[in-house]
Amino acid sequence: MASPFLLLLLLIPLCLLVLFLALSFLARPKSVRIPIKNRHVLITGGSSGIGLALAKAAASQGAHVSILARNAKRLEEAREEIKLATGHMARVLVADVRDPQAVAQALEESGPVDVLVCNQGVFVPMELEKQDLEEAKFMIDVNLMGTFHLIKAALPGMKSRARETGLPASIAIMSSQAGQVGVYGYTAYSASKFALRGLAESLQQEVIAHNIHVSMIFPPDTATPGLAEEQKKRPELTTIIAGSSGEMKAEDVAKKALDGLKEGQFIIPCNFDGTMLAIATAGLSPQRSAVTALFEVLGAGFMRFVGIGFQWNWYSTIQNWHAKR
Ligand SMILES: NC(=O)C1=CN([C@@H]2O[C@H](COP(=O)(O)OP(=O)(O)OC[C@H]3O[C@@H](n4cnc5c(N)ncnc54)[C@H](OP(=O)(O)O)[C@@H]3O)[C@@H](O)[C@H]2O)C=CC1
Ligand SMILES: CCCCCCCCCCCCCCCC(=O)[C@@H](N)CO
Repeated sequence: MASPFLLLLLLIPLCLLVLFLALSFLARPKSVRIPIKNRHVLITGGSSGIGLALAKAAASQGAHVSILARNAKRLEEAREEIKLATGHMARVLVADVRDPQAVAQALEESGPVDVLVCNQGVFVPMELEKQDLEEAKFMIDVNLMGTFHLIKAALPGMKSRARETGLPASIAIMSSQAGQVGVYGYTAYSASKFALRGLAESLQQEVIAHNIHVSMIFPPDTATPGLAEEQKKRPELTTIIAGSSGEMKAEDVAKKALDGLKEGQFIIPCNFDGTMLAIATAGLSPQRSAVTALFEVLGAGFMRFVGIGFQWNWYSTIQNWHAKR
């Protein structure tokens, strides 16, 4: 006769199995694989940092790559770099994402897109009280409105292309860990990145019937020319709090992003802290993977506890910082 203790021990894996089966049945949208070989991948901000690393990674996997940015000279240099690294001649598109006409024209020039990566972004950290409102508006315009302009311009072509080829298309949006949690010195930047999540969650429901799949990427601090610029003027507390998640290389972020995009992951974390953050902030976001869903369901309470611990640490740091002054 088995002891009640043994029976209880058997019950745990059984419960997990039932939960997993339920999640496999429930998880939506359904899982998908998005090929990029021989497909048109357009990457904004593709002349520098994460965007350039993404362009190289996509080109090396056989994608036809277009890169879009403002500065024509830097775009040409990036094109040379991509050619040297992969042998692929990327198409170069000059446009400011803040200008909807310029964006529409660039997309006309490039032809229909299979994978749109809205990666362009600007970040000027500063306490709200000290920050010029023009600077805050600049971040909202480039990071948020720019993404609206890109999607508006690309969507009709993406829809018909997905219909004609029968292949799933993708819209990937570059957020930041500062788009999952507020960080001292990032009032405007965080606002622009959090806003992208509302856009992405709603958009996914609108485009799913057209076989278009939305992804969001959430990198920590990443070594790029943009970060080097930012670090010159970043408040000390911003650096400390952002340092809670380790810095990454642009190539590693690009690899995570591309792998996640090809699997149709809605939320793409880039490092271990990012995975914890994704579980802690899962909310009501779409989830294709039953395995990740299981971690989210089981981890919710505990990750909230860890999150409270992080806030304790950050508020203590802020308090000590003020006490020193
Ligand atoms: N580096 C980091 O620590 C992190 C970055 N991110 C996000 O990743 C993305 C890329 O960052 P990163 O590689 O560091 O940035 P970089 O500053 O190195 O590169 C930014 C790219 O965006 C382009 N760009 C900027 N403004 C516009 C505009 N108005 N219209 C069109 N293109 C524009 C730039 O080209 P040009 O100036 O010629 O227009 C450049 O190609 C951003 O969205 C950023 O918020 C997220 C988390 C961490
Ligand atoms: C519950 C578990 C928590 C896990 C750890 C959480 C750590 C959060 C750190 C936030 C870092 C924000 C970096 C923003 C980088 C960025 O976007 C700028 N460099 C501008 O480009």
